[in-house]
Amino acid sequence: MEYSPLCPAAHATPLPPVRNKLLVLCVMLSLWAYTLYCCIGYCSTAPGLPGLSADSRETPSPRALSTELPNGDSGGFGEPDGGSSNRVEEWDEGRTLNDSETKKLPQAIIIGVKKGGTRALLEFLRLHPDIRAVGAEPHFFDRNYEKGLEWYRDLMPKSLEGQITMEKTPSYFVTKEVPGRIYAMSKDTKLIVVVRDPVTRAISDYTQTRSKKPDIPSFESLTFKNSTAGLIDATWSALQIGMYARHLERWLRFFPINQILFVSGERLITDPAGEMARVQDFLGLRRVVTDKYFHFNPAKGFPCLKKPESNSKPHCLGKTKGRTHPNIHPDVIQQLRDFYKPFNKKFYHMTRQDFGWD
Ligand SMILES: Nc1ncnc2c1ncn2[C@@H]1O[C@H](COP(=O)(O)OS(=O)(=O)O)[C@@H](OP(=O)(O)O)[C@H]1O
Repeated sequence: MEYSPLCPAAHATPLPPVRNKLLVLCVMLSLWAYTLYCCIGYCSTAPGLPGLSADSRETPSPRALSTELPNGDSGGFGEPDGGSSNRVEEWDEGRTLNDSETKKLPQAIIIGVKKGGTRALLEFLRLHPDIRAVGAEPHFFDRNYEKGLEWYRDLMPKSLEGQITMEKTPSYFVTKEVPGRIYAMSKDTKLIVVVRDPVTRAISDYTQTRSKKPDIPSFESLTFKNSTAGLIDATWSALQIGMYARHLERWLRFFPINQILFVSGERLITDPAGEMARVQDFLGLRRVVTDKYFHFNPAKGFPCLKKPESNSKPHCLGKTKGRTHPNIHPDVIQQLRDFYKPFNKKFYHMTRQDFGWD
C-alpha cells in the first residue's frame, strides 16, 4: 500500500482496529473528494454528471464566441442579438464532428446589401443539410484581411465533402477592395446579393443607426446637401449603398454576371420559398427548403421558420429585424425615387431583372 498524505497511518502494518477504521474513513473521504472533483467538471477521465456529455464540454469554435454581432445583427432566429440558438448549434456541431469533416474556405458568399434581408437569407439557407454557414459576419475581406486566409478558414464551421461553406458580410458589396480579394481567394466563388428598393433600404439603414444613436439629425436633413435647392447628398452612406449599378460595375471587372445571383429582398418576404428555389438552384443544391419551412407571421409582418410536419412554434428573426421605420415626408421620398431612377434602370439592365422599384 502506498503512502497517503491524507492518511498518514495507512502504510503501517499490522493495523489495530482503530487504525483500520481510520483507514476505511480515509479511503471513503478520498473517494468522495474525487467524485466531487469529477462532478464539477475538472476530471477528464471519469464520466461527468448524467446528461452532461463529453461533447458539451468542448471548447466552442470562434463563431460561438461572438455573441454581439457586427451591425447589431442577429446571429440566429428567435434571439435578439447572437442569442443562444447559435450556441446550441455549436454543441450540436460538436456532437456530429467526425474525421471526414474539415474547415473549408467559403465556396459561396452573401456579399450584400446591408439591410437587404441578408440575415433572413442566411438563416433560410442554414436549414439546408448541404450548407454549413458561419452565423456571425466575419468582415474578412474588408476589415480583417491582414489576418490572412488561415484565420478566415478557422472561423468556418467544419463541413463534409460536398457541403457548401458560406458566410455573409453585407458591406462587401460596397467596399472597393473586396471583389479583387475574393477573386484572389477563388475566382469560382459564387456570389449572392440581396437587393431591396434603395429608398426603403436607406430608411432601414437610418432606422438602425438611430436605434443606436437617438440624437442623430432627421432623415430628411441628412438626405440633402442643400434642402432648398433639393440637392441630394450622394456621399451619405445610407444613400450611396443604394446606387447598386455603380457597385456592381466593380464586381464585373472580376466576375462574370452569371456568377452573381441577385435575390429580391421584397420577394424574400412575400415569397420566401420562390426565392429560395432560385438560390438553391444557383448553388447547385437539391430544393430542400420549400414552402413547408415558412410560416407568415402577420403580427411581425414577415415569414418565420417552422419545422415541417411539426406543431412547434415558428421561429422569427430577432427584434433588430423588421424595425418600425419613421414616416418620411412624401416629397423627400419622391425626390429620392427620382434620384435613384437612372441607377435602378441601369441595374435592371445589367442584371436582366426588373425589381419593380420604380
Ligand atoms: N423573414 C424576415 N424576418 C425579418 N426581417 C426580414 C425577413 N426577411 C427580410 N427581412 C428584412 O431584413 C432586413 C434586415 O436586413 P439585413 O439582415 O440584411 O440587415 S443587416 O445588414 O444584416 O443589418 C429587415 O429590415 P427592416 O425591416 O428595416 O428592419 C427586414 O425588412
